[in-house]
Amino acid sequence: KYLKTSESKLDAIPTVGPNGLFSYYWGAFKYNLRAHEIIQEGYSKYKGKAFKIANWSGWDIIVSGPMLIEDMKKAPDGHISTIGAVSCNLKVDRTTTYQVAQLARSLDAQLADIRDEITTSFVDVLQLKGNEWVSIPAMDAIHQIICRTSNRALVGLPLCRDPEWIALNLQITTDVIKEAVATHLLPSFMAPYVVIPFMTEAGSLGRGIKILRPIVEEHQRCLDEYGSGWAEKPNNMLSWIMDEAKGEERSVRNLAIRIMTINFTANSDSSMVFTHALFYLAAYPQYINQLRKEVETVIEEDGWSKDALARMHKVDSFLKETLRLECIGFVSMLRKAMKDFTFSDGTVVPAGSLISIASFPTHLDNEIYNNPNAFEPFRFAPEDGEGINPRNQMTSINSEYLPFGLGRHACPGRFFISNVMKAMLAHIVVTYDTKLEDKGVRPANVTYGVMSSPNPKAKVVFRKRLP
Ligand code: HEM
Repeated sequence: KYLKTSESKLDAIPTVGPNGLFSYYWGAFKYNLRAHEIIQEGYSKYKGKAFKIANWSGWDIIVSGPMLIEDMKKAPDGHISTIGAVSCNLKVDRTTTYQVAQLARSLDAQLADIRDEITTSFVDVLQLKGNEWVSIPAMDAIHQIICRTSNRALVGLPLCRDPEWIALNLQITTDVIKEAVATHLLPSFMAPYVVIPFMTEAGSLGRGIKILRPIVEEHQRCLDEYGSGWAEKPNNMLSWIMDEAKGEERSVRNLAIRIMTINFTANSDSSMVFTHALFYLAAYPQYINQLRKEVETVIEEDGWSKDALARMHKVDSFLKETLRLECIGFVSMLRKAMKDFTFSDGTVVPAGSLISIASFPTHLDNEIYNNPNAFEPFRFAPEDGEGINPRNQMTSINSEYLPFGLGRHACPGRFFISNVMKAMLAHIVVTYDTKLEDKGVRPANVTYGVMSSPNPKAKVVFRKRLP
């Protein structure tokens, strides 16, 4: 009876693609090969409403438009929940979210360290000699630089430069992506045979515990001896977590899980987004002089400070435009209905369904953005000074700009990472010349189901900028 009721509620939601008993699986197969096209078709036909697409584990319900997005934003967690949004193996809880938000609040104090890590990691990773052009696998290089830089804020020196710690955290990102690809591309009954739990004591978690143990034990010894305010106390996330940890939360195992989970959330999307930005920078050399001019003027007046980064409107806009055009997923705000959920237009989504919003088609909607398919890097920083409006900044989200989600689960790391990415782009434009290896053509993205990544093999050619 329950199945019948939920089926009839689903029947009321229009379908994009096949709907029959057997054609359903053909639809799921096609969806995982051509998710972007199929979601776009649904958006064009049912903009502002809900539609459904066959997927391996059931129907994917996709909504769009300010009203339905607002409903999702306002719905309590007990009603539609964020389950599995990160990974089956890594879960983000409220404490993690709170600690991530603290990163941005401490940015002023940490900015000199972050800038130091950016400059040293570019030197170490690019390995340029003299003024030679050198071809660099972009995504690998950016992943390493972002991982080192975020770890400077998460665990500080010397661990953020420890090759074993960095390799471990890079590996976790790859493991989660493999897991996500397997879960998206395979029917759900096959996924458990392919997805290998990596956060075990015999696997990555064990390695993390081994590396963190001496640091945690020494920190705990100082906390016990001097209390929470000793003079040399490190100012990084591990230290803040240990200040507040109680009972079992103080175990090395628990701390390792927390720091490694934050590492994954901090590094995965950011590396992909910044690699996209680098591809744009190399593919559109006509914009580099305007970026250089802005960075050089601001740095001359303010030095490398948080205020200086706030004044880099063109740099901000360049990254915001990258995020508009290069969503990591074609949909965002993935949720599971814990009980039947009724949208304001009367659409009822039965309990157990997966719901998300059509973020990518929204970003390409010509009723929202002029010339939406074009990369216009200064779209959000017009010459008339409009760019100074905080609502134009990349961290400012609304139902038309969704790369960080919306509502209580919107990305809490965006305030931190926007500054890191701005400092990285500013550093690149004043320090290097860049170009694309392959006749200047921007490398095509690689897609897996509803996810999209910059081409992981493509190279960008760097040389030290001539004085
Ligand atoms: C450009 C880089 C990033 C992008 C595009 C991004 C995007 C997102 C998106 C789309 C969500 C889900 C929002 C939702 O479901 O409503 C999310 C959640 C989250 N992100 Fe980010 N993120 C980025 C960087 C970061 C960084 C650097 C951190 C940590 C330092 C971080 C920490 C988190 C956490 C903890 C959540 C879960 C929030 C919750 O469930 O309440 N993210 N992010």
